[in-house]
Amino acid sequence: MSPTSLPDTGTGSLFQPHIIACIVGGYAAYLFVYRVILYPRFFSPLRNVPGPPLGNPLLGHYLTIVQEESCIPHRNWAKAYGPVVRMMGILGKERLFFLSPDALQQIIAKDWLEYPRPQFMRDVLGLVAGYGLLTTTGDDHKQLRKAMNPAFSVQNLMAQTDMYYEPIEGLVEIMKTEIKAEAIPEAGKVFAMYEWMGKVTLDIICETAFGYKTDCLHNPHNELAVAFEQLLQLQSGPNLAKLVAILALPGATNFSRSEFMYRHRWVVGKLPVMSSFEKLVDSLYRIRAISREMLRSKTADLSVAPDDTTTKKDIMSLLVRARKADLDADPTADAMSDTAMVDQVLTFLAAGHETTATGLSWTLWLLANDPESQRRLREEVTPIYETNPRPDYRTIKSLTWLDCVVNESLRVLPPVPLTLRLASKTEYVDGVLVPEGTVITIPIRVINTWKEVWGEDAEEFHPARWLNLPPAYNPTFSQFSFITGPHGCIGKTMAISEMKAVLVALIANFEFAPAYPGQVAHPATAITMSADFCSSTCFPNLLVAVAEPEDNMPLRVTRVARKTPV
Ligand code: HEM
Repeated sequence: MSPTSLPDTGTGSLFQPHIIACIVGGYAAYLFVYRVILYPRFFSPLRNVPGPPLGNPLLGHYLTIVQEESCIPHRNWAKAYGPVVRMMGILGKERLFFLSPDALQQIIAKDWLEYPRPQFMRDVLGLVAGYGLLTTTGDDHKQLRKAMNPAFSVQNLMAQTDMYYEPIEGLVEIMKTEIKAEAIPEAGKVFAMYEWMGKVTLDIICETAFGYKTDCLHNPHNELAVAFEQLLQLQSGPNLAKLVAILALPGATNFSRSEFMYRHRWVVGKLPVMSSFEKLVDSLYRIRAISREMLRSKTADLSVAPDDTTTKKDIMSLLVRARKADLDADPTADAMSDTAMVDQVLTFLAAGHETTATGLSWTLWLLANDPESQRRLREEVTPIYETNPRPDYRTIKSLTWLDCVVNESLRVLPPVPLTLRLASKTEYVDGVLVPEGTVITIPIRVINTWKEVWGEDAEEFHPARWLNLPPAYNPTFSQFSFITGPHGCIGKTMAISEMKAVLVALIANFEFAPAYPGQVAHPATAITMSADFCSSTCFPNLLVAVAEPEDNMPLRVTRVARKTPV
């Protein structure tokens, strides 16, 4: 027999393309059938945890979650299945949520190091909001938080309160002027309140974080405001979905921050699918460039204005001063770099602007639909405003009904309705063995409106309930809008006093009503960050949603007849 006619022994033939394709395909099919169909149904340790039927094998409950109003599916599931619920993510990935204070305490506070924010969430947050408190964990986070805490001390907030008033007065004047220009001024005017709340809170946060006057209330073309606006527009559904898919590529988040990427962004933008990526790179570059310039001028300023009582109280100035003090004491100290400092301030800008604007818009909406609560608030704030249209921190804090209104609004319609954590080790939570790698949803809106705590009217807006709290109320876990623990919102006190200062001026000057009869408002599922880990691949999924009003919240605003002009 010639060598060419030897029978095939089989070893070489395994590497033929069609056999390789069969093996790979077979393995993929096995993985698919096992991971997506069999595992969650028959093998998962979570298979007996109550929850809705497993749903679509490919998408799980993803579509239900993103198509409905934020956190409403979770609320319905909690009503049907109780305080521990299993849901399905994409491709058979299981998710859990817990409502009991003990479980939340374990995940968010006691064992917080074992339940960090998922990595992809941190990557995207880092890109958009800077690598700072939102992205670090463990010792790095502890150190950073320690460095940032003085900027959010009550003492500093008291000093900052005055910075709110220029933008607030600007807003009041604009609204008065526009109402006056109407054909029938007495009938008032419809304002897109979310848009105006966005402007006033951007002006305030830029002033308090950077000591920088954007004045986007009067100047919508301000460079920082325009760049920020562009960045926010990218957070809407289709744009975000594209961005998440692009940013999920390995190295994409770092690459998009690079000078090379900025210079060549127009090339990338030529691809239709990449246009939002080009805008992202562009707006981030511009925001960072402005921030660096501000830092540079502040660092130069320090040499001439070192005295704490006369110097600026904005967060960046505080950080620059703290760094200088550290370096003066020990020139070899490991001080924060310029890039790190810019990142911290950007974090505050990103985390503090839209959230506060959303909280204010929902409060005005709820008051517009509850004329009696609005009247009572006006009765409380008007004498304060007439005595001093710039009330200080303590005066604002002492207003009881205002406190009830703000607490109740943030409870019923929390600006951040949910967030996520990842179990980094297998551990029991509330009697459930949670496997390592499970994504845990923290459904803030469900926790805030849990009937077991708040009673049958838990989902309704009744500010008076804060005057007589229910017996099951837990001060840490029953109103979870800022969560708690080491990752709890560092800007909580600032956000509340800012909201209150804006409300005092608005309610003392104007009456708010729905824009048209039968108006219904929907919190959009405006996904701020989105992704889920599935083995080594990322899939779009819900991470942190800011529940902003879908339609910019039109409200009819009329002037309040005033006895004493202010
Ligand atoms: C009504 C307004 C606000 C609401 C409802 C809110 C809510 C939240 C929530 C729920 C978290 C936790 C997110 C998570 O762990 O996944 C958080 C974290 C954070 N917030 Fe706020 N926030 C508001 C305003 C602000 C303001 C004004 C600032 C700063 C100026 C701010 C800065 C931050 C920062 C830096 C974090 C990360 C904290 C950490 O991980 O150490 N927030 N916020």
